[in-house]
Amino acid sequence: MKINGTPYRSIWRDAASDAVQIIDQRWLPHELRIVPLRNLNDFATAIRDMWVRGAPLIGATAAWGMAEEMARDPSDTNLNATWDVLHDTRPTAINLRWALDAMRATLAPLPPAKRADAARAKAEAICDEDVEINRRIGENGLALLRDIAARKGGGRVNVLTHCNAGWLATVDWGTATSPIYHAVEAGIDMHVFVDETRPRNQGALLTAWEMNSHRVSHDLIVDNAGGHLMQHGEVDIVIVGTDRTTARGDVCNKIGTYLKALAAKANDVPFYVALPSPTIDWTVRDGLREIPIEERSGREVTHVQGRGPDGRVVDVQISPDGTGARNPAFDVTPAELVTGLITERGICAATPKGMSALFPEYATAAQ
Ligand SMILES: CSC[C@H]1O[C@H](OP(=O)(O)O)[C@H](O)[C@@H]1O
Repeated sequence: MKINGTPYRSIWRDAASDAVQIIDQRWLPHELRIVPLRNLNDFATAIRDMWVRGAPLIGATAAWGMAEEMARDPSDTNLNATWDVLHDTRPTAINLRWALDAMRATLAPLPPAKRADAARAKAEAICDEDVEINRRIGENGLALLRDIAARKGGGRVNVLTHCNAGWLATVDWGTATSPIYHAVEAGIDMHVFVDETRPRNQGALLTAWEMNSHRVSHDLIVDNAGGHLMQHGEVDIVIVGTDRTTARGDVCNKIGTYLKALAAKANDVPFYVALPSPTIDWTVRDGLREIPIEERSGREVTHVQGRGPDGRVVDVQISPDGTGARNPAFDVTPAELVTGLITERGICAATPKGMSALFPEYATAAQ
């Protein structure tokens, strides 16, 4: 996507610096910091400490981390050790394991001398595939938004989204935001309610920044306002991302998604999940019992980051000294609360039958 007219991806290999570069998302929206990742510790830290975040982008970053390691030491031992280090950075987004498995499947059969070039090519291919998948999700989701606009006689389509499933959560386009970007480009009158998404505020810091950058009409709202807006008919559709969706259609996503799905169900608001196929975990059926939920530091709850009066980005404590905090980073929305899944192959019901119709190669897993 563009930043002040210049096209960007969220991660790329820069020939001039001979390094992988990322947008360090910890400083947005107040500062655009582009930093190189030069060694395995850089890549692992960038994922674990959320310099980059978002399921597809986490996978892409791990793929580049593997590629950089293969250029340093292409041995079997290092291939497997790198897989372990990067896999252990964050537990929930399945794209991390998907990308690492794709890299190892490409590299393991090769003689070590051929692995560095093959790894870079595969990492680049994973990034390019993500961009194309998300573009198609945008095209498929656009049809939903067109239908709503038509039903409203060309009136404004109001979308609520949670967290950041934007281009910053992927290599480009985003997942939940891709239909929105496509709709704006198609001339549909769009408005987005952006959940701030406590405690890391990916909505307030990142999605709002994306909407501003692309001149998409939007309002930032507190997480607790979504149900009220739905009760008053102000939300036409909810579109969220996912970090892992099971073979049965249970959707794991940022904490608070489940509550939005409950409010949508109670108010007959369509609740859709933008779902790139690498985010489907076909080995898991019961999301509530089988998906590991990342528990992050309580400090993310007791402190909040923002721009101080002097323009510097600072952390401030919002709770009393000595107050502890729980910080589950994700929750699971049962499939029965999901209206549909917007994938790169089309839109389907969040059911084994719906998913296997679009992904027949996984039909047995989806039974
Ligand atoms: C397109 S996946 C985005 C997904 O990832 C986010 O989690 P995090 O920011 O902790 O990596 C959130 O769950 C988004 O929906």
